[in-house]
Formats: sequence, C-alpha cells, structure tokens
Amino acid sequence: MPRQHMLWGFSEQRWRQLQHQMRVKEERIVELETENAILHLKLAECQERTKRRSREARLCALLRMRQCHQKLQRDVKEFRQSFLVLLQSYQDDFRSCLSDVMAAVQRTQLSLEALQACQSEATHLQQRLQELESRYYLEQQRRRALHNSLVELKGNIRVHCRIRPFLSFDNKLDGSASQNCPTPGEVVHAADDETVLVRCALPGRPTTDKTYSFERVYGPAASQAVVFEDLRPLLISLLDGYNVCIMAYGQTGSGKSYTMLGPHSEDDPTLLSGAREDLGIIPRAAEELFRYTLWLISENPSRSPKVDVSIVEIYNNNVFDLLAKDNSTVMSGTKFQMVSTQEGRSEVPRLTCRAVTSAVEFVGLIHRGVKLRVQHPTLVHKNSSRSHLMVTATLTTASSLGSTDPPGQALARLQLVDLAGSECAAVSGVTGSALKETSFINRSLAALADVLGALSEHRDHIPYRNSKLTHLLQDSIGGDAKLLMILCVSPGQKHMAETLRGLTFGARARQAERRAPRRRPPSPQMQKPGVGLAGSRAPS
Ligand SMILES: Nc1ncnc2c1ncn2[C@@H]1O[C@H](COP(=O)(O)OP(=O)(O)OP(=O)(O)O)[C@@H](O)[C@H]1O
Repeated sequence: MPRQHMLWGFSEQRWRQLQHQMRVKEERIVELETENAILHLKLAECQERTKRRSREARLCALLRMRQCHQKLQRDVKEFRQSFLVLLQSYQDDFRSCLSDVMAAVQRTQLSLEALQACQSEATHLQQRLQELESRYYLEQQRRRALHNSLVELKGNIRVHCRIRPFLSFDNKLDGSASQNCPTPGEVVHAADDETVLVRCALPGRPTTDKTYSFERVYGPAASQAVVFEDLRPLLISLLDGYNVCIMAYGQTGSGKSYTMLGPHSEDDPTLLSGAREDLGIIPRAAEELFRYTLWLISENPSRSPKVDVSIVEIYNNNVFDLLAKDNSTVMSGTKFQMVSTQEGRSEVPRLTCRAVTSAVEFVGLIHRGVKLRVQHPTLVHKNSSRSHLMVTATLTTASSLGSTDPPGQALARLQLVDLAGSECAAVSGVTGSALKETSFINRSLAALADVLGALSEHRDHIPYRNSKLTHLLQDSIGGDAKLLMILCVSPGQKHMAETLRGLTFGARARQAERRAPRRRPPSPQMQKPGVGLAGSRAPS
C-alpha cells in the first residue's frame, strides 16, 4: 500500500486518514445497516400490526354485518309475521265485506224483483183504477138518475109538516080548551110520521078528527137536527145541477122563523151565538153547502167552486135588497124591479150579491139581513115577521187558469125562504098599516097557492108573475127544480081555522107535480166526468 500511495502521491498520513475515514464510514454503514435492519424489522412489525388490525377491522365489520344481517332477518321475519297477520285480517275483512256485498247484491236483487212486482202491480192497479173510474162515472150517472128519480118519486114538490110545541102564549089566547085533547087547548097532533090529526071540537057539535098526509110529519118534540136530516138528500140535488128551494109556510107564530133560522128575537138574535142544536135550516144548509165546496175542491182543485149570496125581503109586494140596506133606517133600502131573462129566468138586476168563502161568513150576512127585516108585534107574538125573507146562494165554478171548465159557470141555485105568516086579521089583531101588510102577505101567499095549483093541474100557463114572491121563486118551483115546503103548524085550538087552511094548502101543494121533466140541458162541462157539479159524486 505505501508504495501505492506513494505512486498516487498520497502521504502516509493522508492514507491513514483516509483509511480511518473509510473505517468510520464502514462502521457507519454497519450502523446504518443495523438501523436499516431494525427499521425493516419495525416495518415488518408495523405491517404485521396493520395487517392484523385490518383483519380485525374486517372481522368486526363482518361481525357487524352479520349482526345486521341477523337483525334484518329477525325484522324481516317479524315483518313477515305481522304482514301475515295483517294479511289474514285483511282477508277476513275482505271476506266479510264480500259476503256483505253479496248479501247487499242479493237484497238489491230481491228489492229489484219486488220493485218490478210493485211496478207491474202499479200498472195493473192503474188499469184497474181507470176501469173503476169509467165504471164510477157510469155509476155516477146512474146515481144521479136514481137520485133524481127518487126525488121525483117523492115529488119535486114535497111538503113536510112541523107541529110546534104548545107555548105559553097559546094558553093566553086559547080559552076554549078541548076536553078530548091530551093537553088542554092542543088540537093538532102528529098521528104518525106522515099524518097530522086535527081534533075539531066546535061548541055544540060532536068532535071530529081530520087527517092530512104529508111526506113527513114532525111532532112538537122533533129537534132541528131531525128536521134538517130529512131534507139533506134534497141538497145533494144541487150537486147534480138542480135548483133547490126550501121554504117555511104557516100562519103567524107557527114556528117558520124558528125552523128556518133558529130561535131568535129582535133584541137577541141568537142565529150566531145560539146553541148548535137550535140552529135552523138556513145556517145548517150554509154549512152543508161549504162542505160540498170543500168536497168539490178535493175532487178537482182547478174548479174553485164559489158561493154568491143575496138576501132580499119582499114587503108589500116590493123587493128590498137586505145586503144594500142601511142599518139605521130600516126601510131606506132600494126597491128593485124584476126582469125575466131571455132564457126565461127571473132576475133582479143590480141586486147585491156577496161572494162568501165560509159558512160563518154566510151566516154573518144572514144575521145582518135578518136584523133589518120588517117585524111588527101581533096579538099572536111580538116578533112577527111582516115580510118574506129569501136567501139565495148561487154555486158557480170559477175555473182557474189551465182548466178546461168555462169560467164562472153557474151550476145550481139554493133558495131558502122564510115566508111571512099567513093570518086571519081577527086572530092576529092587526090594524092600520099592519092590516095593509097582512093583505099583501095574504095576496102573495094566494099567488103562491095559484102557482102550485096551476102546476098540479099541469096548466100551460103558470101565473108566476102575479106576485113578486112567485116571480122570484119561478126558477125554484117549476121545471125540474126541487121544492120542499115546511108547513109549520100551531097546535092550539085558537089557531085551528088558520091551521086547517094551512094544512089544506099544504095538501094541495104536494099534489103539484110537473108534467114532464123540463130540465135545462146540461152544459158540455157538466157532462164530463168529474167536471162541474153534475159530474160529481155526492158526498155522503
Ligand atoms: N119547534 C119549536 N120549539 C120551540 N119553540 C118554538 C118552536 N117553533 C116555534 N117556537 C117558538 O114560537 C115562537 C114563534 O115562532 P116563530 O117566530 O118562528 O114563528 P113564525 O111562524 O116565524 O111567526 P111570524 O110569521 O109571525 O114571523 C117563537 O118564540 C119561537 O121560539
């Protein structure tokens, strides 16, 4: 080496120095290699640790995943179970709903069948109804014909006789009581429902019995209701288009006003306030008339039946409009002339005619009219009516819009008449102007007797125009109009002469028959079924 280093020019020292340095370097290399080995070792350890940790982490993750999986499995299982339960309940619900629906469908099916059965039944019933309606119409025609034949058989002019009770004023007048009578002084009796018996006992002569027959005879105990019930069927003729007249005839104090109106006096007219059972024919007929109008409306609402009322009194052969009269001055009312229309009807032009909508309103008008009626006290009784009272109710149909009926068609007329008393001036004790009244009364009643006589003899000329009374009654006591006369009779001996006259008058009147029906031809509207009064079924 020394040679070498000498060759290269290094000194020994330098050589040594380099050698030292080399050794140091080698040592350092060893050191570094050791360190490197250590580091390698550490690295290997780290790597090992890292591997182990990552393995552990993976294991943990796997474990967690497994746990999750297991939990999920459990959840799925639970969910499945609850789903199954739910499904089961849904299925149950569905089954029950299905059975409900099926039941409902079945029920609907049954209902449908029932409905179809009902529909066919309804169709059948409708056909039946139509059949019945046409049969009803035919029956209705027959009923009308039968009812009319019945009324005609009984007589278009009928007489009912009513014997009033023996009253205190009869006693005062009657000094000549018959010993043969059950009640002293009472000589007129109802022998039966159709016969009046008058026991005639004249001084110095043997007692003789006279009998008179009428369609109906009422004794003193007969109530107002019984009297009305017997004439009610006659009012039904109004519905068939016939004019009807009900009049009370009889001597002064025999009970005409009582029968027609009810008990009343000038100071206390109980027409409105009196007991129901005391009501006379006029208020009862008013109720009946409105019962008919209600019934007509129920049959055919488009017909709107209407009732117009006029009230007149015939005093001294003059016609006075009681609805136009001034309350304070009794005789200040207008006198009316009568005319005959082209159709031959008797009418009083400009007569007040009030439309009434109820029986109460109707009776209210009569109440007002009756208060204005002329009355004078007579020896027989203090409230003697000195005029004929005539209440006329005209039934019309005021057809409403759309109805086929002609508007305002007059269908029938009801006349209710309370005649003034027939009397013998000597018995009633009237003088002066009252005597003149008596003469007018008797003359008009004689004219009535003439008309009835002419009718009974079937004369061609009926003297309606001989008095205002008969002229006004022309439409009600001729042709096919129905007249019912209530012959009122006092039972006392004192009135016997007048009673016998009245009974003879009544017996003659009942023979008054028309020769052949002269009914005015029914209007087209009256021929239709269910239209107009003629086509109506009479209420029971
Ligand atoms: N059936 C009867 N029951 C009870 N009282 C009666 C009956 N009929 C009449 N009267 C009574 O007899 C009296 C006379 O009756 P009403 O006034 O009715 O007679 P009238 O015939 O109308 O008389 P006039 O013609 O004079 O007016 C009255 O007091 C009345 O109350």
